[in-house]
Amino acid sequence: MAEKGSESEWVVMATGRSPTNIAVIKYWGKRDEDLILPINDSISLTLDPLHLSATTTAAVSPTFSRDRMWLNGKEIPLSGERYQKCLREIRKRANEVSDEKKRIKIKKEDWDRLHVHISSYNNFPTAAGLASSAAGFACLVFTLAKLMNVKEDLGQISSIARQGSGSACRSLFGGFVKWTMGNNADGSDSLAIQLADEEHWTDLVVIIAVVSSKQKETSSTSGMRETVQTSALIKHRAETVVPARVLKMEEAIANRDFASFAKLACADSNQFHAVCLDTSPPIFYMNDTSHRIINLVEKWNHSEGTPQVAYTFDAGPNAVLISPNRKTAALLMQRLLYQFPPNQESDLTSFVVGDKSILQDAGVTSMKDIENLEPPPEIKDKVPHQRFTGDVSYFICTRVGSGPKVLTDETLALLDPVTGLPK
Ligand SMILES: Nc1ncnc2c1ncn2[C@@H]1O[C@H](COP(=O)(O)OP(=O)(O)OP(=O)(O)O)[C@@H](O)[C@H]1O
Ligand SMILES: C[C@@](O)(CCOP(=O)(O)OP(=O)(O)O)CC(=O)O
Repeated sequence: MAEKGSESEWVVMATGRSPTNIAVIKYWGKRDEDLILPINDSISLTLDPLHLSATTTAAVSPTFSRDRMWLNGKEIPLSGERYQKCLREIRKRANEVSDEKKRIKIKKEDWDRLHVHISSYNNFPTAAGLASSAAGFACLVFTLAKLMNVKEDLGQISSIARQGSGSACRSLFGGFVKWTMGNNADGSDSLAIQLADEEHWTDLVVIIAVVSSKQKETSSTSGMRETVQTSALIKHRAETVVPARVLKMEEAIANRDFASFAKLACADSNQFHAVCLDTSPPIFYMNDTSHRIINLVEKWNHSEGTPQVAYTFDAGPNAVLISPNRKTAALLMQRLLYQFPPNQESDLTSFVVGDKSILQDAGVTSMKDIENLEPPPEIKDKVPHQRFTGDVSYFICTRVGSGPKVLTDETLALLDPVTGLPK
């Protein structure tokens, strides 16, 4: 067993931070529910962890009597199969850990007997359609792998995160990421690979319109199961449409070809929602506000004759809007604020969060500026044009960002280094 001289009351910890991601070619449907193996490849953008990320501290100590986890300060059960799988797979790959200064040595075989405490915090709303599960499971697996000195590469680690939540595997890398569905029955080749890092296409600006922060009615897990069981269109999507789109999307990303990128992303989001509608009973993830956002973008793109903005929607009503540069992002922000102004009681600081400099570029520095916005030219002469006050809860301005990182600053740890309990 691990030793520290004659004492046994030590705690060893690791802290990591992992980003969330947004798919531009969607994962929807599993060929193996147990191992979480998808029916098609998918491609995502990793979002800047500064604005959307999970931070997780994992600790081990001989004084811990069982595995425990806290999420956003509240203890949650670790008994769920997905947590258990991640813990089991990481433990299997654990190696010796020694800290000579602290005179601690944990042997490889000790990990089967030692228990862990895990505390995680999301810097954005959990279970609100902003992919907290992706950031969360990526961070859990990444941080446990650091704590247990796992030597496997990030691709292999991603295939463990995949078993927590499919989309989580794509959060193990920054930039532009592909989850290759793989062929092996054991899922060993169903993992994430980085297509390009976060420095590849730095002009892109991402604006998320948070339409509703309520929990959704149909989880992704059960939604995609029902689609696979009942949709007549999903097979065609997975076998014919997506493989061709994945190749084109890889090319668009490699060439920083925004027009092609935007067309593919919008088409794939719409097809994903079409197969949801083709499910029996049909699944509606978007709402009227989502549809109005699509209209706003489509009208603008059409009037310019070339895509100004791409939109994509996951299993919920929130819109993720991607602009090719800051100038277009500012014009988009004006359009969004014109059509979806905040409620009277909101303030600008909490209505637009993240990279607020986009607001300045849009010439908006006060609530009065939002009131005074002119309708955009493409809708100006078309009556009636309405403003939908309060229909968007808030906006998050962000960008493509980096992959998981170890946080070495001990003050950022979420567990107390002496007790191993949440701070
Ligand atoms: N930081 C975290 N660490 C570990 N698990 C997490 C973390 N954050 C979220 N989860 C897990 O993910 C679940 C939420 O996943 P869910 O799919 O319902 O929402 P979401 O991922 O935020 O939204 P969506 O999948 O629609 O984008 C939580 O109940 C919890 O089990
Ligand atoms: C619409 C999506 O966001 C679906 C994500 O599904 P999850 O990864 O949440 O599902 P499970 O694997 O069952 O946990 C599209 C995507 O992220 O590719």
